[in-house]
Amino acid sequence: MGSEIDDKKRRTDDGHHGHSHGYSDAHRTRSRLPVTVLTGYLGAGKTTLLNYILREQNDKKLAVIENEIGEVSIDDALVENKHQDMAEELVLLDNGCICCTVRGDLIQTLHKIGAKYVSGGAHLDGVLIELTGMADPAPVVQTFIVDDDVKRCFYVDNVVTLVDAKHAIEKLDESKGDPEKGTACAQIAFSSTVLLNKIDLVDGAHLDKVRMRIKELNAAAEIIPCQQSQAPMDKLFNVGAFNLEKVLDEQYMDEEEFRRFYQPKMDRSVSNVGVRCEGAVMMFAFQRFLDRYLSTEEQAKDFLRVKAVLNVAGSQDKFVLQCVHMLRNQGFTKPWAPGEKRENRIIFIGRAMQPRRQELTEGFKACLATQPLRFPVNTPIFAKVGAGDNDWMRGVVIAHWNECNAYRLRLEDGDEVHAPLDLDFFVKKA
Ligand SMILES: Nc1nc2c(ncn2[C@@H]2O[C@H](COP(=O)(O)OP(=O)(O)OP(=O)(O)O)[C@@H](O)[C@H]2O)c(=O)[nH]1
Repeated sequence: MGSEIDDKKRRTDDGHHGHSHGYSDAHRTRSRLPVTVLTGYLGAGKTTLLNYILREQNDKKLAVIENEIGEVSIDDALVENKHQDMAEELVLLDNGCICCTVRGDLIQTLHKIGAKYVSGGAHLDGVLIELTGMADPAPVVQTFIVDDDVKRCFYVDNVVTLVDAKHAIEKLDESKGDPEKGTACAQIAFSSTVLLNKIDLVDGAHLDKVRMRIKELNAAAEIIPCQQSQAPMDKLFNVGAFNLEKVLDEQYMDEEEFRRFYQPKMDRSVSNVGVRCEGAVMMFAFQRFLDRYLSTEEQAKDFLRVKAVLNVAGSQDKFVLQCVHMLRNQGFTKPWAPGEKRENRIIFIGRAMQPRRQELTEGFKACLATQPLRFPVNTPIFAKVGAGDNDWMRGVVIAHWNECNAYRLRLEDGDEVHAPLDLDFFVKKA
């Protein structure tokens, strides 16, 4: 690795490969549409940023190209006030990764946008492209210098890389010096702006370490510490921040080499397992299922990202889960629409997911309420009220699936309690 870089540097220093200045020349960018590329590792905050930009820039007309990969598509349901409503155009490329398999689709999409808005005269202020967490942004940048039609209509205005302050060092350590796992490094190396996000999760000393690691990879990018991906708009959009020459310089590469020989850094050890099924999820069982994988740092190491939209027994609202390793963000969002299929969708993204496919699929399905509850309302029961063998109290069932618990029970002393699952462990026949 080191010698390859040294060799490239030597050739650059010798002047055998001069840089082309054409692409980054400001005068050529004026009549073209600015493109902001949003990149960053899984769960770093890209979608949060996309929504933020769209909210803040609501006086602008922006086209959004979103790339999602995974056996089960979830992102469309993940965010409240979904940005579809706000974007002028939204194109989802979900057939593979934009930096390799669907690069042709990206070019086609850009041609269409170019034809409609640039040549066709309709108004558009810019394009936002959100990459998947596993994508290397370099091939996307390449598209804007290699394809003549694309080049005529668009220019890369800013490559914004989201970095998760809590998990970045671990990701960069894994990524360093390994071309197969080089994604996290490439995302920073190719950026013009780095949003050092999630600063609420780390202390100042840790933040300084992450900042140093970013600088080692890219001394030219501006680093902006932030929370919830919120950075000043004048640093993000329509700023003319991206300069290919500078980026390539940092990597001892010249444009010709970049155009012709750049190999995308794809972390092929990351895969995903998705489950899609109908039925009502028992909340208590589901949380215990997640605990099996996400309750310690060690267990959660392989689980880079878990996302789900679920139909939970006892609720009329969608339940949305977003995890980045151990960190769980979850809660009920909006109600299921009348007539909408209440389908559960969950995706596990990480390392060694394939050997866990059966276990994850069966484990998730075991959280579904497949049997009717044993005790009708008003049935007298014994409820478990403590940890001891004899800690049972008489009571009566007063409701089913109450606050996501199987039963609400009224005890003989007048108190009311929940039995989370319909098991003899919690509630039994009187
Ligand atoms: N604590 C904390 N959480 C944040 C912050 N910014 C975003 N998040 C949460 O991090 C999770 C991932 O955020 P997303 O914006 O979906 O990340 P992403 O990069 O789009 O994720 P992928 O598309 O799966 O790669 C969500 O649960 C966010 O609410 C932050 O500043 N602090």
